[in-house]
Amino acid sequence: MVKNKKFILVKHFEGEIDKSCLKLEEENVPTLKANEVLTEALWMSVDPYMRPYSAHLPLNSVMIGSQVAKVVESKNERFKVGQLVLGYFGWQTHTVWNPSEMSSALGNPYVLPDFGDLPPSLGLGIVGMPGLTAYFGLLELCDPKPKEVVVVNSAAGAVGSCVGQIAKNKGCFVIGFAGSDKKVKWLKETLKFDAAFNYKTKDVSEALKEAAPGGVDVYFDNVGGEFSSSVLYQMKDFGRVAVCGSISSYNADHKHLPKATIIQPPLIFKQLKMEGFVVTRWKKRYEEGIGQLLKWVKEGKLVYEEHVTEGFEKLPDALLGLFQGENTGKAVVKV
Ligand SMILES: NC(=O)C1=CN([C@@H]2O[C@H](COP(=O)(O)OP(=O)(O)OC[C@H]3O[C@@H](n4cnc5c(N)ncnc54)[C@H](OP(=O)(O)O)[C@@H]3O)[C@@H](O)[C@H]2O)C=CC1
Ligand SMILES: CCCCCCCCC/C=C/C=O
Repeated sequence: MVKNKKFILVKHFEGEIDKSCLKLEEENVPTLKANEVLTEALWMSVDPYMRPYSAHLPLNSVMIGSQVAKVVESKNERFKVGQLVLGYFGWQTHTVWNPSEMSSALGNPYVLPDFGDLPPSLGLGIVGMPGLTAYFGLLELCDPKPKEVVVVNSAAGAVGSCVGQIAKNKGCFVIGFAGSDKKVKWLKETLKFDAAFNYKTKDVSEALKEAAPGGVDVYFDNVGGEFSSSVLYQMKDFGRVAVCGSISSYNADHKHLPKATIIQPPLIFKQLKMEGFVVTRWKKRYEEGIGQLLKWVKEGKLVYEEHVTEGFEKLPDALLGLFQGENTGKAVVKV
């Protein structure tokens, strides 16, 4: 009998990720019925959204998340044994699913395109949801033009590293912020960012005055809070701001959110355009985005890094690691 290992959310997180909120369980995998598919997880994703989104997950549900999985049995002609599939199947090793009954809110499970020699785990990162977030968020909301100054934070992470590289490829002057000197070195030396700073040791406003004395045209925000107030006060007239993430506040109690300097003055007097988004807005264009991102990776125009944690049981540690800045590039778990 095939066994499924799964992590159940037994308590909602309060404050930092607490591993005791997740309980490992095992169960028998049921026999397939007509039209069903059985997949086995190979790679699992850990993402910051899991912290805010899990607050709405009913207790005792399988923890939310995406995975690259292999079809091991199929009674559905659309999915063949051996194919690699990207799906939001949650934190479990084996999933029995009916393609016609899946929720399409996040985008339906799909067969990965041919990655050639590239690892299939990229389907969770630069050629997956984080890459799509960078691609659509930057290009659709910020319309970066050559020579414009683009600022991105959490810049050495999955989304940020892709944003900075797409902006560089568009001919922009790119400034990244990250939380360690090692990450800053990677941004400058490997990803060829024009400037990069460790926000833990360098004041953000001072850094921008040095690197962009004329101001910032585009701000791709992954962090929020006071960091963002500092950047907004350094924007040029008609600057564009994509509000992608607010990781600095995800562990905060929503009744007592941290205070930050008000942002209305620069929004008004610099006539800024600021827009929040969720990547699923473009789910009908995922195929286009994935095709473009994969092409750029194959051409060497997008460089990737992965932070790999070994073992399904280590998923909670890997999730916690995101909030401790452990990862350079995309954090994934090898099952
Ligand atoms: N709107 C959308 O559709 C989407 C939004 N996102 C958002 O994009 C952002 C980046 O996600 P992703 O690339 O997957 O994750 P990352 O790979 O960037 O990993 C998270 C990183 O966040 C940084 N970080 C953690 N805590 C803090 C903090 N308190 N203050 C500042 N930085 C912190 C750490 O880097 P460091 O060492 O630099 O501090 C850490 O490595 C997140 O805010 C996420 O919610 C992601 C996907 C879709
Ligand atoms: C129930 C699973 C939720 C999956 C959400 C996937 C879209 C990511 C949007 C991210 C927003 C902020 O990080």
